[in-house]
Amino acid sequence: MPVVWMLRRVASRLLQRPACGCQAPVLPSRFLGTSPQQIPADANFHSTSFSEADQPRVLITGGLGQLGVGLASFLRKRFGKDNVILSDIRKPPEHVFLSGPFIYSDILDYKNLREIVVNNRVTWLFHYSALLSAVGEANVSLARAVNITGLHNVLDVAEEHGLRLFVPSTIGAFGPTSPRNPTPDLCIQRPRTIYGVSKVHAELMGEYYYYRYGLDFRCLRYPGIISADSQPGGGTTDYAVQIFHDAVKHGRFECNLEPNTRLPMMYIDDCLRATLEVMEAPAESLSMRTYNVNAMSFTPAELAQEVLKHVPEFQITYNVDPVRQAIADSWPMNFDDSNARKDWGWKHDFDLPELVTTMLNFHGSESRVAQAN
Ligand SMILES: NC(=O)C1=CN([C@@H]2O[C@H](COP(=O)(O)OP(=O)(O)OC[C@H]3O[C@@H](n4cnc5c(N)ncnc54)[C@H](O)[C@@H]3O)[C@@H](O)[C@H]2O)C=CC1
Ligand SMILES: CC(=O)[C@H](N)C(=O)O
Repeated sequence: MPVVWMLRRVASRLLQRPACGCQAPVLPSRFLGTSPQQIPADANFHSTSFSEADQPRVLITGGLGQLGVGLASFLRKRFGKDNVILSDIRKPPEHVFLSGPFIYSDILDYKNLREIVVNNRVTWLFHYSALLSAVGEANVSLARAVNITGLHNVLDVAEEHGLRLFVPSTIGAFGPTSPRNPTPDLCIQRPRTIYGVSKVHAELMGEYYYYRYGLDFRCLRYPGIISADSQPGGGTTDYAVQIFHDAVKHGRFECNLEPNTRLPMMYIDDCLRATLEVMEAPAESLSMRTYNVNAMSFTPAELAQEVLKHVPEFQITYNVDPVRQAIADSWPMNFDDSNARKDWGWKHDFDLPELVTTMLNFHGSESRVAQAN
């Protein structure tokens, strides 16, 4: 067989079936000229398919925040410890470092991100790096860089290497002119925080890459997430995490939002399960690429009332932070997630009483352990 012919055959095979075995060749968007390849909206989009022996290779960016460590542990149970790489720009605590692969990754460093994806044969990316609502307002230029420039890097790397990409959005992607009770998936989105603006940008860019280049982009708008064993990173809903800690430790809590501020919330186990479920949903079941997900809505007063049932001496006082209050007053009060429930079967497990019991049990047992030591 002539060598040239053989080489041509190999080359054409490689072009038809990239190493990940998952995607029709599409010229990387970074290198597209003025008339790039158009992909019709109803095209058969590449999704990374995998068998038992061929699990997705996962990278989590910004993984040392409130949600990333829990996500890594959840995904490792499903896909195997070594198939899930946690990354961040911070140094991991020892128990996290020892629990599975960890790597330094600054999402503002495009080459570094690409190198990690290539060297580790990553196929799924969960993009968690962000500055949240309150810290974003305190440092707008950094929030703009991390939340917007960082997202551009992630989108390009994901598109170039045929990754399935999850980017979380938030109730903060809505604003004072959105319907607030309830807030549907599709409505006016004019947020007034840099966080919200960057998340609307992420939703739109992700969907644009999906329609334009076939990027398998999936996005959930999370409500405020409540976790027991990780600290929130500077958001407006943080009070709903801190209250449990303070109730158990001190029997009292000073809240930085007004007592009647109603916001959508979710326990972390539901959040992580929703994230995996939407990532595993067959592409044809997704009528949209960005979904609201919700579990419950409550005010600080209602949460305090529920805590009181377990901690009879509990007292709540209010010292309102005007920045956080203004943000909360512009966010949804109730979140309509009927499309997620209809399309891919979303169903939450934790409502308010179950959340409070779970959180207090966790902190109660933690403090008993601390006292015993
Ligand atoms: N926690 C919540 O209640 C909600 C979170 N979300 C979203 O979920 C994602 C994760 O949230 P959290 O874990 O709560 O955030 P977090 O603020 O706790 O953690 C964010 C992480 O990003 C990292 N980071 C910052 N700059 C970076 C950079 N240049 N390169 C790489 N990493 C960088 C930080 O070191 C930090 O560990 C975020 O995108 C957030 O917007 C959405 C709605 C609610
Ligand atoms: C709801 C969120 O996105 C976050 N927890 C914040 O309060 O900024």
